[in-house]
Amino acid sequence: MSAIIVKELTKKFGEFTAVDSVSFSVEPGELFGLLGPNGAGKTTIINMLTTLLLPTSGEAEIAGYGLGRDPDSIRTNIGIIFQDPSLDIGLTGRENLEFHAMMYNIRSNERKKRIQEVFDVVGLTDKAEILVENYSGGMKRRLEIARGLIHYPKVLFLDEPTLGLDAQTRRSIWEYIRNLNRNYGTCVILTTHYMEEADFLCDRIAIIDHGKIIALDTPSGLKSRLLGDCVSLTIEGRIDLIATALGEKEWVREVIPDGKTLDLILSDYEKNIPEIFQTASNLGVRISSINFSKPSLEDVFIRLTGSTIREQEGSRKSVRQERMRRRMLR
Ligand SMILES: Nc1ncnc2c1ncn2[C@@H]1O[C@H](COP(=O)(O)OP(=O)(O)OP(=O)(O)O)[C@@H](O)[C@H]1O
Repeated sequence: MSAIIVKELTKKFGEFTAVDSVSFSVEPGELFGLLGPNGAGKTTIINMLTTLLLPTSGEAEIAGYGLGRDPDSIRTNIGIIFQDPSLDIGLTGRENLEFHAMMYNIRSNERKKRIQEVFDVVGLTDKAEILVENYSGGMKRRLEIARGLIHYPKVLFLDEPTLGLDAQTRRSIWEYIRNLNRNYGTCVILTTHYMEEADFLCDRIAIIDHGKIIALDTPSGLKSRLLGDCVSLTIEGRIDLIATALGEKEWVREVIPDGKTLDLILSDYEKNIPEIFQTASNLGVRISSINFSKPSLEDVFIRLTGSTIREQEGSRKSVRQERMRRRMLR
């Protein structure tokens, strides 16, 4: 049985369609990522699947329970870690977990055992008695993850688990998420707009843009199915001439000029490199440097949407402002 089945899920806010007929399924034990720029619709999908928001149309089943039919059973079988911190900073780490475990009616003896267990998973055992207001950002995030695990959820939802954390802390959170997925076999659905995060953590990734899934596959499947090799040339001379000439070669799939740099996506890099130099020489254009790289998820995103995830986010600044306004109104 799949942990999650989503069929044509749609959410409209007035005339605006935030989630547009999204369908996917996630297997038990899978680490599944929803990747997309700010405002793509990731949080809205999570909010619907966690029963916090009613869909406009479509269906979903979470841990075997139908959305809209059995919200209480869904809630007892999932864990949620929101973007906005929701810990009580006036309590210690242990008190936060105690309180949460009591809300799930976990008995005293069992509670002690589980709290110790989840503290171990996130590496906070020695900080259990400290007030949360004295925790660092990364420690708070880890405590939230521990809290989300206390009732042994079948599915754990993580909305932007490392948002705003520094690179080192982000790495350590990634390790904890991986460990809990391995040790507990918990199915994890996470949203992120960090490409590296999705690439590192996820078994499969759905790339979301403007409320739609525009691609869904394993990280390596996405990269190899959509792209060839990436070659970046620094050009001295008429970049437009060489861009046009190389664009006509049947082994070149994409040509992306950017200032003095020309990025090529092509098949069979080793075989075709001499022809790149020959073409440049024929046109009187000098190639001053050449770099070869494996395709990244960022390249996949550019290929699919025509811009980088950051550019998309930039063009959706108003979305962020709207989100902040909504948060302030909460
Ligand atoms: N309650 C609401 N009322 C009106 N519009 C909303 C509401 N909630 C979300 N939206 C809009 O729906 C779209 C998707 O928002 P959502 O928060 O799901 O995006 P996201 O991909 O999670 O972005 P982020 O990475 O910033 O969390 C945005 O345009 C947002 O402004």
